[in-house]
Amino acid sequence: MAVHQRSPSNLTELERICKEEWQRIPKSRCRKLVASFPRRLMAVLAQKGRVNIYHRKESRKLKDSKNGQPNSWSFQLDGILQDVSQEEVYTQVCRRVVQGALDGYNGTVMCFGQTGAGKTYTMSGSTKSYKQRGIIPRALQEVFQEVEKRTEYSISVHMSYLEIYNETLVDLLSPLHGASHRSHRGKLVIDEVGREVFIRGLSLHPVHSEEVALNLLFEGEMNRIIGSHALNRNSSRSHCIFTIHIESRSRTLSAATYVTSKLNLVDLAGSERVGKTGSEGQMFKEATYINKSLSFLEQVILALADRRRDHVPFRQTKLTHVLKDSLGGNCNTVLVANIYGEAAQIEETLSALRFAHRMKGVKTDPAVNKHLDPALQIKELQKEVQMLKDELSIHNTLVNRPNITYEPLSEAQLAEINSQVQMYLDGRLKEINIISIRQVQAVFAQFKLVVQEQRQMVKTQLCQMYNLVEKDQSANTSSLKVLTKGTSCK
Ligand SMILES: Nc1ncnc2c1ncn2[C@@H]1O[C@H](COP(=O)(O)OP(=O)(O)OP(=O)(O)O)[C@@H](O)[C@H]1O
Repeated sequence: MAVHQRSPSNLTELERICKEEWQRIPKSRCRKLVASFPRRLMAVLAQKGRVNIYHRKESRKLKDSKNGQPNSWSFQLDGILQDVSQEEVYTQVCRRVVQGALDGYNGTVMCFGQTGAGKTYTMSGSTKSYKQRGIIPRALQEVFQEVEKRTEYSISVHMSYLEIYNETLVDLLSPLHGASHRSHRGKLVIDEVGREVFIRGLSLHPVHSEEVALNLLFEGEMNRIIGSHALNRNSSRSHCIFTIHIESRSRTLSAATYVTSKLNLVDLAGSERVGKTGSEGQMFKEATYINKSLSFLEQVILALADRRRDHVPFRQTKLTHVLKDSLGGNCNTVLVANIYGEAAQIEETLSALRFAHRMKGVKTDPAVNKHLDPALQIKELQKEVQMLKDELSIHNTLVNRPNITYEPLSEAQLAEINSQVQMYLDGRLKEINIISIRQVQAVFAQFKLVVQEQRQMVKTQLCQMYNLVEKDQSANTSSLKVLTKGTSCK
């Protein structure tokens, strides 16, 4: 869990204001004063992963609000990203997850927060400069750098880009171009196999270079639905999940075992108060869907964090169903809560921080996704058998037994063995010359056959005798009921 806060325009000036305004904040607690915002009403201070928020204006909506007194809230998180470069954000939030994905662990990085708080900026970045590129292009760059570095592995990379717009799944990289990919609705279905969630019908694109991957990413970004409102001129009206699918096979160890992983980079739509954003008509409808799905997401997180709950309502909305394995399953998951530092947004900021704090209580269970390819395994075993046969044949040549073969015995060889066994049993042959395991098995099989034939012969003879005695008996009335114990003529 990390918090990413938008930078104030003039930090030095704001720091000064903050220092003047917040005399009451105990200085020992403020290791670093990181931000303060206009109208001198709120300060956000970071201290070793703890976000402290101070707010002086009384508000009926805020709990613990006292007239003219600063209210304070404190949240312990795993990291705080304030006034840092996009590179630093990537390093702190995503690098470990990308490295894990290359080793076979599923990963999810997810941006959550109020509309306009900087989720898309964190995830995709700004096109204004290369330095401002976000987590997704940097993750792609790292994946392809690792593919180059890890020469002992054959790594294949695929990409998919899913949008959830008003509870409809849309393929942002659908081969159907233009508006027609939206009319292709209903074709995408959420499927579950074991603990894994798949989107049936979502196009999967093989990518061999960073350049191709970035082109596809931009194509998908162009297809996203964007709207404009009071808090954000380019507001995402949907949840977007960009997924990098990785498959890695060792070139040196067995190729029959391989690892796979999914790296989900999620830009959630922002929660919004329509009173603040002024959304109307279609935008109002979109805001309703967005807020509803985010509230279901919060319910799922609450249920996951509560160990006494045995039912988690993943299926209530498409968003939580799609993210099922990222939230409570086999996955390294990092949530970035994007917050404003402005007093006017304090309620939404507190709500995002509460969500982040709850998310800290959710335990996931990451494990390497190892698979076995049966066709390749058979091929490998065949190769090994051939190698062992070759070794045996060298060994036999060295010990002067060149004629031994280890192939299944032919009809002629089997007939020869049968005749040898017969001769051995008749006493015409002193011993049978054994040279291979297959021959030992054939000799035993022949012995077994002979024993079975003899048993059958004895039985038949006894039955014949029994029948004779019975006839005789009925003539003489003397009785002989049982001839041989366990022998039945029926
Ligand atoms: N840390 C930052 N540094 C510079 N600019 C930022 C930062 N965060 C956000 N911005 C800018 O603020 C504006 C809004 O950000 P963004 O679109 O990322 O918000 P959002 O949380 O994705 O909003 P929505 O939920 O409405 O889509 C954008 O113009 C973006 O470039």
